Amino acid sequence: MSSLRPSGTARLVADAEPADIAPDAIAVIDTHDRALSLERTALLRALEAASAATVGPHALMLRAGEATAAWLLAQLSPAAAPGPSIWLFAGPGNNGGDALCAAASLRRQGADARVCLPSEPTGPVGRWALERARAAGVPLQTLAPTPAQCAAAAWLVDGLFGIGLSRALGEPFASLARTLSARTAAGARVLALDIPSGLDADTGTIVGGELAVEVSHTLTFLAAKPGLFTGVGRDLAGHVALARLGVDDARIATLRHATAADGGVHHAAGDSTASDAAPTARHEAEPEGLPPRDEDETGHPAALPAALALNAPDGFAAAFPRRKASSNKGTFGSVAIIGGDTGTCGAAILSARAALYCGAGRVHAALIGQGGPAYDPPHPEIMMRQVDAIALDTMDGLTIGPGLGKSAHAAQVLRDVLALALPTIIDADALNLIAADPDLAARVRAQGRHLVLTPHPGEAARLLGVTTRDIEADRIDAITRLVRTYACTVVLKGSGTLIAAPDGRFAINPTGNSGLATGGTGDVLSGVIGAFLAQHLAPFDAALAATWIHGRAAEELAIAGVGPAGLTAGELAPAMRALLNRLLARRAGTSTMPETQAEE
Ligand SMILES: NC(=O)C1=CN([C@@H]2O[C@H](COP(=O)(O)OP(=O)(O)OC[C@H]3O[C@@H](n4cnc5c(N)ncnc54)[C@H](O)[C@@H]3O)[C@@H](O)[C@H]2O)[C@@H](O)CC1
Ligand SMILES: Nc1ncnc2c1ncn2[C@@H]1O[C@H](COP(=O)(O)OP(=O)(O)O)[C@@H](O)[C@H]1O
Ligand SMILES: [K+]
Repeated sequence: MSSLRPSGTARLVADAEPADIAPDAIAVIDTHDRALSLERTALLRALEAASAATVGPHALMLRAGEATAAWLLAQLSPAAAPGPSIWLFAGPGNNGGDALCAAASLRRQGADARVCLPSEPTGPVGRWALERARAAGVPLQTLAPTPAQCAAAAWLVDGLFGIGLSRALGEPFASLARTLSARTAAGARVLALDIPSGLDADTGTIVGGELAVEVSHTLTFLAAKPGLFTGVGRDLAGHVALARLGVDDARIATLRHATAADGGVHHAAGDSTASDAAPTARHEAEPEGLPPRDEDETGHPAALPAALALNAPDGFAAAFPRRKASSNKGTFGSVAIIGGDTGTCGAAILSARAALYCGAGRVHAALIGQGGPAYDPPHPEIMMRQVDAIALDTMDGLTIGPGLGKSAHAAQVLRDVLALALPTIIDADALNLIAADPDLAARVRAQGRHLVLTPHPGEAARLLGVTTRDIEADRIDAITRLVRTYACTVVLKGSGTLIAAPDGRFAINPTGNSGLATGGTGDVLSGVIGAFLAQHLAPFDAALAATWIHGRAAEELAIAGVGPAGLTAGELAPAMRALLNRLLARRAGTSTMPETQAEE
């Protein structure tokens, strides 16, 4: 086993000691059901620079280390004595510095913290952290712990790379990354510091496309990051907690303003401190067919989202109409689900049932095809007719797309619907029709403020004339382009569904699971958005509420054993109804549910 010799180059900094740290600077909050803001690398870099100028360059790293140590100690059973080991894997940059500070703190507090540090820290703050670890008596080694040591550890900690990773993980870090992921897959507890190494914090993709660490928990610093909640980020990051390190929202808001004014956040990301100045994998992998990232199809700079946030009930619950005793069915609006070509009327029925369960006053199924059923036997409440027999102009909200098909008749109905200028959600084949017809696309743009588009990545690719891979390579960039191109609220579906509006509001939905990866769940979502539009929610609010409730319903069903395997789309509607009513009761202060259920 080799060891690292003291370098003698670093010096302990007397004005940055744990005793100086206020408790709120190392407090950790859970990200569950909080409408937290999501910040990208350029802003985090600006924050780092601003903090370095005020509290000194070591203070944030020290806080990150103390927050990590406190969090880990809180997870360990106090009965376990002598404490089982905690192995921290430290990389060459400041993420490794965080791990070294955490190890020093753990050791000082009596825990058996050990560090694997394959190479010396490259920067002065990292070297300072190494000295702290040595001074605290932390055992350090360049080699990986043995499989037996890994298996015996209470926690493994991924402090290899954070937001400074500038190219694909190579050796020796790649092997360490595989070791950490294998332990996670085996059910061990593995904590990523800031982000799982290899994950792109801005996009939720893997830097270089191949290898990233998969962990059970992530403790992220300063602010939550979009890449933790969309794309492959959700799978890699596990349960995410946040340590703000004493930086408050007001400071972030001021910097966000300055960073945006400085030319947007995407391009400056990732490489500002990389001494080797390698281009980031994101920049190398610029997809063919898309205009350059900072321009849209018209050559204008792509408007980047003004404010990203996690989607949570606090952001939308107040938008629902009150259910007063004096309500009548007109109060909660009429919605028509337009679709159901011959052979695909099941999609329209699923969508209509979901609208019924989510509170619309009257639900119509407006079928395109011939020979459909006269009514839905389990739900005769749904008024089912040929589309031409329904007065669509009397509706409060419309859903068009489920099972619609791409016939000339379908295209004409879509054209007529757009002419009504009613609140409308456009899904499935209606999106494919728009992608194929510039005239329809122009009509969408003209009506944008009333509309919600709900593409899955394949439909999004058709709408932008690119490939599905291009969409998934940077989902935030893709939805930004969709919103600019079609001037309406867009829901880009998938794990970590994105919701964005033309005014710059932008959310990532953290609910949902693989149970939703089954036919018909998109039809359910479109029906519920239609129902919420009919209840007079604005398009963005309707999209936020529907995606959150849809995903949480799938999670609750999975807990009850109804999924993720074998969850059927039709089972979502009653679960969504229960969730909606809990939200409404909580808002009205009339909840009689047990606290654990009522506290969404
Ligand atoms: N941004 C902030 O304000 C804070 C940052 N902190 C930590 O610092 C991290 C960022 O630190 P750094 O900018 O040093 O970045 P990282 O620690 O992520 O690593 C960057 C270092 O690794 C090298 N590198 C990049 N890609 C590599 C690869 N594939 N193989 C080998 N070497 C590679 C770079 O040249 C650089 O030396 C954050 O993620 C966080 O953990 C914390 O200390 C708290 C505050
Ligand atoms: N792995 C997953 N995790 C979370 N949500 C998912 C996952 N897979 C699919 N979904 C969600 O399920 C729905 C599927 O919609 P869509 O692809 O249009 O299906 P369909 O056309 O069969 O109705 C979307 O809301 C999507 O976000
Ligand atoms: K990490």
